Amino acid sequence: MGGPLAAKKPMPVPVKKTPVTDRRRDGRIDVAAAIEGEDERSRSMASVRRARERERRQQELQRLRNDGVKVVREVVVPEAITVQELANRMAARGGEVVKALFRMGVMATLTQTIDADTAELVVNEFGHRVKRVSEADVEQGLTGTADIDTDLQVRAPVVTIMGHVDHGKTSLLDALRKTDVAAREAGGITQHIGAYQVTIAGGQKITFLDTPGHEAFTAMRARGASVTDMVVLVVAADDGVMPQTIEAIHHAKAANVPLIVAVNKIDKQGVNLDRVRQELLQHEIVVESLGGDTQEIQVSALKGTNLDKLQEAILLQAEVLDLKANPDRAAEGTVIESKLDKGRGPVATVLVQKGTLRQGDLVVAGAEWGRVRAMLDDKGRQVKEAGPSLPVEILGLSGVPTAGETFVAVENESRAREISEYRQRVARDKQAAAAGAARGTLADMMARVAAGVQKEVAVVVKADVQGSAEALVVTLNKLSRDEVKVRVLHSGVGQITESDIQLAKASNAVVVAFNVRATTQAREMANRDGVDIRYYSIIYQVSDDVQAMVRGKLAPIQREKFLGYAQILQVFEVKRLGKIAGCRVTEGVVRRGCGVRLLRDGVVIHQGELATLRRFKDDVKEVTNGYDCGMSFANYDDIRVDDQIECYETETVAAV
Ligand SMILES: Nc1nc2c(ncn2[C@@H]2O[C@H](COP(=O)(O)OP(=O)(O)OP(=O)(O)O)[C@@H](O)[C@H]2O)c(=O)[nH]1
Repeated sequence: MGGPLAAKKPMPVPVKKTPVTDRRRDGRIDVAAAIEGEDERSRSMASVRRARERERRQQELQRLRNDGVKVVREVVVPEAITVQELANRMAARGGEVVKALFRMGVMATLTQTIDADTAELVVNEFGHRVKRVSEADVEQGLTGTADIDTDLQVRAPVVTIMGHVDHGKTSLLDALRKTDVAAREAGGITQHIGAYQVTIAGGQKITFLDTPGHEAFTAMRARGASVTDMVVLVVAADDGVMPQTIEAIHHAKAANVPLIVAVNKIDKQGVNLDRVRQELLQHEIVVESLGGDTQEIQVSALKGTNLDKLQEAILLQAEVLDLKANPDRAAEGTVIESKLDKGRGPVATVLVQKGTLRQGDLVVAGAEWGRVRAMLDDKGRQVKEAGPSLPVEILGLSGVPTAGETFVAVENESRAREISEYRQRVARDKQAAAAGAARGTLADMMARVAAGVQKEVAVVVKADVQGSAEALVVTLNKLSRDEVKVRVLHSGVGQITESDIQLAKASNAVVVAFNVRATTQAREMANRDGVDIRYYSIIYQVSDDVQAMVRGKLAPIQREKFLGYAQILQVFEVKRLGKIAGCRVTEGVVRRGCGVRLLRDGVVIHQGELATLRRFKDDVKEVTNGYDCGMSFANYDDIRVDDQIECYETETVAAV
């Protein structure tokens, strides 16, 4: 019996596992010890379970990680960003970003800058959300337009005046400038900086872009239309709608900018306003009196009639447009004009469009950057800050930015450098792409154009001011025909340098020099390499010449032959003769009766004829290199020490 009973004893199974110590020597089991052993066993099993659970959780976490379940960030992407910075913003490793770029076919190191589009692809690849913002927003740490919009304040409208040649744009701009009550307080001294702001009697302000009016300056007008809020279309009442009026209408329409018609010269006898309205109607400009919504104001720029009404119309239009900007943020805007000034270095007129620009701010304008050393308004006054819609001239940039490019105030130098380097790279790439196509020599080119083989005339344009450079580019581009295109490889401001010649040589281009000269090295290089530099001071002559090239045949042309250079060492005042320049001939020869150009920093200040050429008190025929002489110009005497005089003769060159 004992056997079965014994079998029913509690815990038969654990007995087997009970350690020897749990057994009595007599072979019977100690129950207390067995219970104790049970506790220990269950404890160890629980810890195993816990360890297993821990492991399971860890595996799950890893699996989740591997599945990419992670924090989705909103990554702020500016116009340009370094790979490292992008990685930081995504909280990712730099190497991973480099790898991702590599997979996308972009070879970039951590310090290299990539554009916003590439950055956006990377951000998407990493599963984050992209937020594209402007530089200023990033620098201010702003995260969305909502933040920017909270502090919007009314800003002055920016107006461009357009119209046909001689319809009175300049007269109207001048007349409007005179209505400025602020200028009167400042003593009425105004300076041309490419734009000006008037404060009218009620204290309201209007900004006018002071763009030139000739047809060839279409580019300036087009650029004006892109920063401008509205266009005042000047139509002379006695002349009506003309080709450039139509062009202006097209520009305004293309830029989606509203128009106000200013019918000018109403002081003239027998003008027919209905005719003007009907002509405008033909171009889909329906003025209010014909039931349309385009305001029409009749003015006389000459007599100053109805200028107040025109200003009211502008302000009314501004109200409709609800023009606002936040002045409390880093400044952003557009370069209106730019030049290299002898005493002041690079000077740019900028129109602030958002935020407030302050003296001392770090700005990137185009590919140039620098700290704003000084700011001047259109009255020539120093200003410490400039808010939205105010045009100011800024000093302190590293170089001359291109008109029409944007500027932005940034927080630190490294950011400024980053944006500037990126923009330079983009510009270089563009230039290289443009230069990469055409090859050959000029004579070959002309022959090939004539034979119908060459399909392109390449040109490098250098001009004294940005406005002229742009105007030339537009003029030249217009000369393209179906069979032969005109391609402007490069356009810039300032003297012709060796790099311009290099570019022209590589692409078999002609260098068009508009009111500028070549440096000595560039001239030598051009002679050596057979690059043709053509000097001009009138736009239509450029277009005539290039048009002839497009036809593959240059008419016999008056070509200049360079004679020599003289440096002005002293300036004397002589009775009856006016100012005489005491010079030393520094290169070549100077001849009596030759053509002369007065150059200041490689820019042509005056072009004319030599009136007198003397050595000591005697009139002489010519003076050669190394000798001193006295020179005076016919009908011109704004000469200064250090100016250079270029002497040339004109000769007729046979057709190519
Ligand atoms: N009678 C009259 N003549 C005017 C008026 N406004 C301008 N003019 C004259 O028209 C001519 C051309 O005027 P501008 O102001 O130079 O014309 P513009 O459109 O700026 O010309 P470009 O700069 O050459 O395109 C000048 O002789 C002016 O004196 C006006 O209201 N009445």
